[in-house]
Amino acid sequence: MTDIRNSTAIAIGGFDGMHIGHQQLFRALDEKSTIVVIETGYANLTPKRERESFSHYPLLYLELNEIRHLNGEEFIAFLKDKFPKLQKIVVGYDFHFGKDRKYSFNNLKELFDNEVVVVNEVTLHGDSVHSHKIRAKLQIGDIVGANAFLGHNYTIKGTLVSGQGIGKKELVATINLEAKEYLMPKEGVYVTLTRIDDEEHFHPSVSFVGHRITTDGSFALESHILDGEVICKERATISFVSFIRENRKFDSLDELKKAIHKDIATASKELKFLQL
Ligand SMILES: Cc1cc2nc3c(=O)[nH]c(=O)nc-3n(C[C@H](O)[C@H](O)[C@H](O)COP(=O)(O)O)c2cc1C
Ligand SMILES: Nc1ncnc2c1ncn2[C@@H]1O[C@H](COP(=O)(O)OP(=O)(O)OP(=O)(O)O)[C@@H](O)[C@H]1O
Repeated sequence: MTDIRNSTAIAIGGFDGMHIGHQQLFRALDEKSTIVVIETGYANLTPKRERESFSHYPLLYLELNEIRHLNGEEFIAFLKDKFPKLQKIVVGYDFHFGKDRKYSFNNLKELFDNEVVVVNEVTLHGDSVHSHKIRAKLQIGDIVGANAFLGHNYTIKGTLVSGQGIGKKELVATINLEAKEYLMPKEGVYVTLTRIDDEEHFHPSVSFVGHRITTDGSFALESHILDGEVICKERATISFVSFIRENRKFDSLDELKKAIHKDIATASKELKFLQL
């Protein structure tokens, strides 16, 4: 196992989402490097240890409370203590630290006796890429925009829960999931890819996020697999591709069923197109 104390380079930040701005920092790292994650408690794009899925570098998690009181010198001393061989610190153009976020990369450059790499602002179509903007896009159902900022599909890992049991009998079979730590995209129906338990591949799927206002009104995150029957034992991963439509209250289960079949047709068409 890699001993992070041997790291010669580190990148520092919150890194929720591991988006294309964050990835630009990782490109400046060396072979023996660590990503230093400052945990604010708000990470909900890649909660807990999910950031690890998006980089091959080891991650060290620091609680914001552990470091927020440090001044510039103390912060550098803290880092040198964790990384005795440190030669390079990589941060972004808007990185701030310390009490009231009063220190910037300029202070790092003054105080660190080795290299400080400051990555320029990463933008997409003129728009600066940030985790809070990705959250805002997901909240309006702009999956395509969120995915472009992320550089990968927005992905939720959930644990299996039981549904109402109506799906399979009267509508279509779905895998119902619980994923409390994640930001839920806007309520509605999505083209998705779903991975079951520890399978290696993702199945084409259509997913519903929201309150089942046509039936029991409770919140659900559920996925219907398009390429055949599957058995899910414990967990599944939903990768969001695009938004199909808003959540709706239908007057009957029959009408909901018709709408679901239309959603299935839309998702099949889009995913087939993607597979070409
Ligand atoms: C593709 C798809 C679209 C859905 N759209 C809606 C909807 O617009 N409104 C709604 O109330 N429920 C919608 N649902 C959720 C159904 O109400 C839910 O699957 C049904 O209540 C069965 O739930 P169960 O799996 O817990 O048995 C949708 C489900 C799927 C799979
Ligand atoms: N668009 C970007 N271009 C260059 N560097 C970035 C960009 N976004 C973040 N960084 C850098 O990546 C590190 C992690 O930043 P942080 O976790 O605050 O990301 P963020 O996307 O700005 O989050 P938030 O939207 O919550 O402020 C910091 O060093 C930061 O300066």
